[in-house]
Amino acid sequence: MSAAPPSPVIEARGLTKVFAGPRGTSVTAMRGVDLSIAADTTVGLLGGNGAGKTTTLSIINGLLLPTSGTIRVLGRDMTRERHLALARMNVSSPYVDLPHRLTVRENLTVYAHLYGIADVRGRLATVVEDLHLGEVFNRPVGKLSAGQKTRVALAKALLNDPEVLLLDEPTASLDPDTGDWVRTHLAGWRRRHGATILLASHNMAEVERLCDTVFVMKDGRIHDQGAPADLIARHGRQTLEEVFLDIARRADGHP
Ligand SMILES: Nc1ncnc2c1ncn2[C@@H]1O[C@H](COP(=O)(O)OP(=O)(O)OP(=O)(O)O)[C@@H](O)[C@H]1O
Repeated sequence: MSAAPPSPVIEARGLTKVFAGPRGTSVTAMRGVDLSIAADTTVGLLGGNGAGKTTTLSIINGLLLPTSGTIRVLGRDMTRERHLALARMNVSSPYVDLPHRLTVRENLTVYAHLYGIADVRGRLATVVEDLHLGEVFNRPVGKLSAGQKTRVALAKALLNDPEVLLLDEPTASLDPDTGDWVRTHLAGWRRRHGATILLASHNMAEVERLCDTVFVMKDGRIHDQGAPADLIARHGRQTLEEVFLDIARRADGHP
């Protein structure tokens, strides 16, 4: 008898999110999104501006409540028992700034205490070495370059060795060399830890390189999904960027 397949690390069923807009209007950011993400994988969330990627990540992280549908992470219902999953997760997003006046050391120390890390000094020493932050360790975060801030944000996100890491645009505004360094670091970290990464990105080459599976969102729906190579073959294209443009420019938005 074969063993039952492992349950997904992230499982969303019928997620819908309606935001209240100005003067009684509303914006539907997600329309019945289903996601099933296995452990030990890197998964990409693609979609044009306003497709619903950040909203999806925020609901998975328990920051936003869905209007309807269910979301479970690491077996926990994120609308009712997120505190039981959050210690095993982390997130990095350019939309969430670290306090500018605090130094890198102070920021990471605060987060390490928040995460309940026992050996704060030892853990900081490891992430500072891993992410090459020695030179900027005692500088205020507000005085760092975009690339340096990204590495600090990543260090914060890896402090608790998360089993699930959510990344919104992990290499936006980085030069090609720094972006490549971050991608290599993430891929190595994920392999070593057997973690699961869900990343929203507009960088198709990044997604093609890092992701085992891709979900393509448009107008709050998942329009297609699969391994990058399978999506490219299915659409009869050469690159993921061409697949993305096919879906983005399709008039009715449906496959
Ligand atoms: N707090 C909010 N209140 C009202 N509308 C919102 C809110 N957050 C997002 N929206 C709307 O929901 C839709 C989806 O936004 P979301 O930020 O999830 O898209 P996205 O795919 O991450 O876009 P981008 O690539 O531009 O970051 C957009 O129409 C956006 O204007």
